[in-house]
Amino acid sequence: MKMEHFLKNTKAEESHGCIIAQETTIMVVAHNLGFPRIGANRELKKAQESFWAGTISEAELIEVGRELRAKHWALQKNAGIAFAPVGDFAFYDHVLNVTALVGAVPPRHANASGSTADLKTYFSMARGDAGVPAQDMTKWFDTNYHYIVPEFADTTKFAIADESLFAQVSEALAAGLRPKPVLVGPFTYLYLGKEKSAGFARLSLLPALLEVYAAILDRLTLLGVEWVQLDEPALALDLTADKLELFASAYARLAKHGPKKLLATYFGDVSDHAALLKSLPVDGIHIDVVRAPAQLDSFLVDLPSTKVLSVGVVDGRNIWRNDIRASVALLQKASSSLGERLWVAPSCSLLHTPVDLANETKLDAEFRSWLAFSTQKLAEVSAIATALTSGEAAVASQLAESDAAVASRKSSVRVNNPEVRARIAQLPANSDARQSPYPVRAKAQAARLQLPRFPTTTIGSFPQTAEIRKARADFKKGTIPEALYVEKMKAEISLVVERQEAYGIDVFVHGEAERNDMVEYFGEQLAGFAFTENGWVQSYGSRCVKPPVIFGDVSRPKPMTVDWTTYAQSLTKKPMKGMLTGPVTVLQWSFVRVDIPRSETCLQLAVALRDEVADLEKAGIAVIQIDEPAIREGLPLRRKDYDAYLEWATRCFRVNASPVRDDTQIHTHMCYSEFNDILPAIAAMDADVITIETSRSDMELLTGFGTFAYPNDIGPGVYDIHSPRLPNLAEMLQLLEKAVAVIPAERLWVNPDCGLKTRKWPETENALTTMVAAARELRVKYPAA
Ligand SMILES: CN1c2c(nc(N)[nH]c2=O)NC[C@@H]1CNc1ccc(C(=O)N[C@@H](CCC(=O)N[C@@H](CCC(=O)N[C@@H](CCC(=O)O)C(=O)O)C(=O)O)C(=O)O)cc1
Ligand SMILES: N[C@@H](CCS)C(=O)O
Ligand SMILES: [Zn+2]
Repeated sequence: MKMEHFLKNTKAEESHGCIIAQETTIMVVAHNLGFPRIGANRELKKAQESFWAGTISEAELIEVGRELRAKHWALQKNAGIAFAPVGDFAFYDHVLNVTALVGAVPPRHANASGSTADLKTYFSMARGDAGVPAQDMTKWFDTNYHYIVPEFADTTKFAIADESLFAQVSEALAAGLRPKPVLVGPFTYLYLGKEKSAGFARLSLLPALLEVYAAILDRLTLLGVEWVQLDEPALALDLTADKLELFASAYARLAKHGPKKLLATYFGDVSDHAALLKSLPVDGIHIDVVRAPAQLDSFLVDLPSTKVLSVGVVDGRNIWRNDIRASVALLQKASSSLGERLWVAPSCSLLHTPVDLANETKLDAEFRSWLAFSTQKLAEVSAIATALTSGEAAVASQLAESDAAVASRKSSVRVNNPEVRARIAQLPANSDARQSPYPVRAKAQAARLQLPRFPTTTIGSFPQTAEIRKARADFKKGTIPEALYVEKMKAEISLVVERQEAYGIDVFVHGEAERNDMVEYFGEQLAGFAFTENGWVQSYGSRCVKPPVIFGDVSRPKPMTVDWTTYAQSLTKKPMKGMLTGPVTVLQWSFVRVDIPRSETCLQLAVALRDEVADLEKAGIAVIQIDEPAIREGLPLRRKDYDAYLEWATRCFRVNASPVRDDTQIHTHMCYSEFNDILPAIAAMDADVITIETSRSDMELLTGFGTFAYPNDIGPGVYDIHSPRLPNLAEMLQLLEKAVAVIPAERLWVNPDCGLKTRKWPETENALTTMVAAARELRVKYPAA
């Protein structure tokens, strides 16, 4: 240990003229904002789905939850993490947990007792139940995690309605741990909700909500909790002065209640609010210095001596190993000035990274050395805190490993591909434009495709049955040969084609049976990508994804979808849509390299996918869909950054989509998001047809498309594929009438909200038959001129 550092981090006492150093009296704290709840082997997913299927009891599900919490707390304690986060566990979603806790249950889900403690009410809010629609689900900021949107009305009343949080605090205390409850803060909770009654602003409910938060905090004090973490990521968004005032008033109201409060911000730069945050009656502030490193100084200056500063220096959104030497250097000044008031943490909850790298058995040693999953990130946080407390020598081996990984990644020949760089540099200037404008293309496509008015189509995937998944798992394990796997997938494609013929669909899809996931499937076939065996991350409820890792320059070694698509086309005379995932979505749903700008990686993806589009056209495919559901999610959190992002994102889409003739029809598809604030950019993508999710919002989302006069064809979803609930003909017709009111009939398509992969066949059959019937009625009511 360097003497200089040692003295800086110890309290020196003078005794009889000698300086006696008392080691470890000043310790930088290592803590965590939240741990993934799914379990290293997706135990939670399996238990949830078994419970919903009726094969395990509620008690068994609850027991799985208890075991996971105990395991995750022990893991964090053993890694040297100071507190046990409580409240990061959820049987569906942590925002829904707050809804249950504060009793904000929409009347349609309320039970007689008014309590939300029962899982039936909880899951009814999340998934709908017996004809009662679920609450909306939307993206958690710019992540691929979806939360259940709280619903507020002028009649909403709050009261503590669920004991789970308190019970879990007791659970942690009984295990000898120091629980730190983690709750979405009151401002963010209201901000992320939606209004269900007219002429009312949800933030007007803040005073009433704060009464309940105050009561919750008091209960936590009574239980002996030292610290509570209140997450306010909404601070990373654009907030007007009156909103900030409300935010400040909320914390003033809570000042006298509860344990010490750590106010956690993440996902962006909150330095504009530094003075405000430092003045609040809270005991600590967490900032994300992975996303916004420059904000550290704003918080170090004049931080009141009563407050701790928690610095999120380990990336909670990506899987790259931390450069521990750089992190320690970044925090050295903070450590010297704050001592034990400095807390080290991941940038945000670890919800967004896989559980444990130890579960990967197939990664080569070099690549593996570049990675850290949640479990490894805890060790990194701990090592950084130890280095700051006791000097770098105390973590010599972790430092050496981290140094070696940083050096190996920088110099690896696997990362840079000169051919890819040259192709991008030579991309012709017109590669981002179709040959003719939409009206000309529309005529050419109408002549080629001969579609009826209100053409029906689906979004791509058909039910991914247990048999399909088993076949893929067997093929991956090597227990069935490739030929048999291909045969099984072809049989599935042929079944899907047959059924679409029977339903009377106009533009067919092959069903995506061969795809494990719409992004991972392409990642597995593109160069520059790596993929994991078990790197699961929760997307919503029990649904998980395994984001591929983009570590180097991206290229396409060979066609990826052409064989499956042409096989499907060979089975029918109806047009078969080629089905691709677009560059922005592949980027957004992968773990992305950080050594070059995201826009550059996106363009590499666009060029690789462009070649696939050209090959599909060459193979005779007349309609190609390029899914971009994540284009809205990738939007920066601050408006000032929108234009730059939308400029490169839409260009990448056009580069992908534009190598084709006028009579080849390009579709795109978007879901899960509010699109109205990016309509000009959606129009700039210049897809011939866009299919979008609208049914959950009762076509509300479509109004913007009408007002903006979106110029090309639109297919607003009429079937909410996220819910087991089936809409009847009258409901579909009502939705379509709303669409006809804002979009000219000749430009309307009829389709579900999104792919059908999560649905079962009987529901699919019922919904699509009804959908075709609805389109046929409209054709009669609004015949072509
Ligand atoms: C459209 N959405 C997507 C998002 N992100 C993506 N990357 N992909 C998306 O499609 N974001 C927004 C939305 C909503 N999100 C989702 C996310 C996930 C699902 C979903 O259905 N996930 C499946 C897992 C899909 C998958 O990768 N399957 C693999 C592995 C299957 C598996 O679990 N195998 C078993 C063995 C099976 C056996 O032997 O029988 C195992 O490994 O243990 C595959 O099919 O090969 C999920 O189940 O969570 C939907 C919407
Ligand atoms: N083609 C994909 C889009 C999902 S957003 C599917 O149908 O599943
Ligand atoms: Zn979708």
